[in-house]
Amino acid sequence: MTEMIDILKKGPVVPVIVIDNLEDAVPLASALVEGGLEVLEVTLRTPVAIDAVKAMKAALPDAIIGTGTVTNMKTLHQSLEAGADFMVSPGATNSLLRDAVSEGALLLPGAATPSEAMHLLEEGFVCQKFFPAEAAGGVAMLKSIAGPLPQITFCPTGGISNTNAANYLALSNVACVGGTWMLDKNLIKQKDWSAITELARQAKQIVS
Ligand SMILES: O=C(O)C(=O)C[C@H](O)[C@H](O)COP(=O)(O)O
Repeated sequence: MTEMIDILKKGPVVPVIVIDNLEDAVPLASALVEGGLEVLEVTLRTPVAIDAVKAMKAALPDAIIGTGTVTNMKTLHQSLEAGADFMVSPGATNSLLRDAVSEGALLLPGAATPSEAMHLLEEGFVCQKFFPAEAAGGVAMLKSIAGPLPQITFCPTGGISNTNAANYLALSNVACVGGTWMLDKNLIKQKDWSAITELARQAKQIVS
């Protein structure tokens, strides 16, 4: 069975996608995969998001497609029905954590403090999203958490870009980073998919 850690390591840069137009879903995902980013997160913030996940899964069977903004059981179940490979939450509630476990869903719950991280650990979640990364203390905060809680692996997200991604990825407790910096809104509007592939390639280069 695939574990959350395997997905994070495969990233290790995860585009956090917001799909406004369903027709953009497959070309955008294909452009990112072509640029070397094969783990994608589609946020459930728009009405077409679930259909976008289904379309991406059908068109790109080898890509790992997850859902983001999974904040409750309803969106967790919608994600599972759509065939999402993993689910990401900006935070966590007890009911969401326990539902994920009982459904066998691969959930990456969010934490921003040592207490939140310890609570997730207690519920069995060793992989966590560190959100909002830059606002919550960034690299210095994660480095401090690695001292007492080295068993947690994080995917920091929020305020990450080409300029600071490498600093996060160099930390012992970081397996991947998430972000929107390679998803230039104007390029998506213009449907300039080759330019998106180039941005994905640049993002991938940070880690290679
Ligand atoms: O939708 C969610 O579930 C989130 O947690 C929010 C995302 O992680 C941020 O939108 C990342 O955005 P940037 O700071 O632009 O990289």
